[in-house]
Amino acid sequence: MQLFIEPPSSLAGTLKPPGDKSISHRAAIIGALAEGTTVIEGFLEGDDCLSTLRCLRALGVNIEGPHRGHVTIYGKGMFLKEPEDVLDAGNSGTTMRLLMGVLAGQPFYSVITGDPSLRWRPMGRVTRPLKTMGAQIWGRNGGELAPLSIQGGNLQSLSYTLPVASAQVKSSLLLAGLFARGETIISEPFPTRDHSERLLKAAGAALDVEGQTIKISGGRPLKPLAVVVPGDISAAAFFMVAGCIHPHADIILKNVNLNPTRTGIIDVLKAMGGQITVIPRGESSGEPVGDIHVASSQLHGVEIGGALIPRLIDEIPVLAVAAAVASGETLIRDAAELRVKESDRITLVARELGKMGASIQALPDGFLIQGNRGGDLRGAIVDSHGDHRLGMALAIAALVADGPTVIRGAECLAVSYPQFSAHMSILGVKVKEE
Ligand SMILES: O=C(O)C1=C[C@@H](OP(=O)(O)O)[C@@H](O)[C@H](O)C1
Ligand SMILES: C=C(OP(=O)(O)O)C(=O)O
Repeated sequence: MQLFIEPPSSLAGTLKPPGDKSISHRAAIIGALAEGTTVIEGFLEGDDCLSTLRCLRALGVNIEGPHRGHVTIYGKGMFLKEPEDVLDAGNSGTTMRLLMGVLAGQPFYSVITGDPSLRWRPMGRVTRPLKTMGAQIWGRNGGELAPLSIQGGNLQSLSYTLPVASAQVKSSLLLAGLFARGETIISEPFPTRDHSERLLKAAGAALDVEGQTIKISGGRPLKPLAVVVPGDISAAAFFMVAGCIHPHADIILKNVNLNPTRTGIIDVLKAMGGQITVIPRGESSGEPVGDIHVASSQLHGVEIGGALIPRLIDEIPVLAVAAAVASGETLIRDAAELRVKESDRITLVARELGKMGASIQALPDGFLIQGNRGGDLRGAIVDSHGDHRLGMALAIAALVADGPTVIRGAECLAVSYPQFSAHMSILGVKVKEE
């Protein structure tokens, strides 16, 4: 499928972004392990979270839904059923890495794989520490690449400092820690999204957080949850950037998750001169939420790196679009992780935005971008390369191009934001799926 987008003369309206992807995965997995019935509202019906539900069903978990974001999970307690076939995590790194932590604790044999993109993403970062805890794991390239097979059970606790700031690795090891004898201690080099910690605590896990160190003790049963998933700031980010860069824009984004481990994109767009106002609206299932008002802005370049990067890692492709039309230079460093996402996001963001006339240089760990001072990009034929965030970033660039843009391979947008084209239309964009 391809998207055909015409740049609109104005961009205005109110949107409710879809449920948070990270929280949807975690609520389903923790619900599956709980004793009793977990009810989830606002579950993201994107392909990635559907992959998590498919794998949990294959592990014997009875699940109803999703129906309009409503999911009921009949928890099996800590021990699931040996799957009869290979588990398929699709395009979802979160599904594979978090489930590896659960499978490490199960006294049975399982195999997990994914689509061609996922089969090339690094898994040694979870398989190595899980093997240290006692799981037996085999995979291509010495356990580095899926398909991965795993014989779990009998785990020992672990004391481990993450070599990369990764919420997926942290969460995988915390889930494995639920099954280990004694206390598992995980330290992270920079704070990463803490949704697992919040949900595990709510489910009654013996978990303590001290700064960047998390301790979890195994052997305690989990209680079921009632989760209302807040809107995904990583989805909202596309329209935050759209509102800032379009000369006639006024957009309200409702009910967005404002967890401080995720709000780097708001901080950076504001530092670039973005007209962004946040209206806090209390909490949703232990996560801060609010509405975000975005209006046309005169953006200027910034330098970012370090501890900020994990707080906006998935937003960097669309941030590159903002930088491409800002005034001055933007330097993004310390983001080499982008090379091992659904695609090599450094090479491909630079290549595809380059086709639209952006002046963007790929660096080993980021980008150097010369903004065009609010000038038009060029409408072009570009490709998502099967990467949802790249596809949507290009669609946002198309809103300030001098002619129509065609985005090839647009079916992948459903991985995290199935309503993306519909939301573009609500704002007044002429967008056709062909
Ligand atoms: O834990 C999560 O839900 C996620 C963590 C991040 O990945 P890493 O942990 O690999 O940085 C992020 O890029 C991904 O979209 C979702
Ligand atoms: C990297 C992403 O997801 P995952 O790692 O779960 O595939 C993403 O959604 O941008």
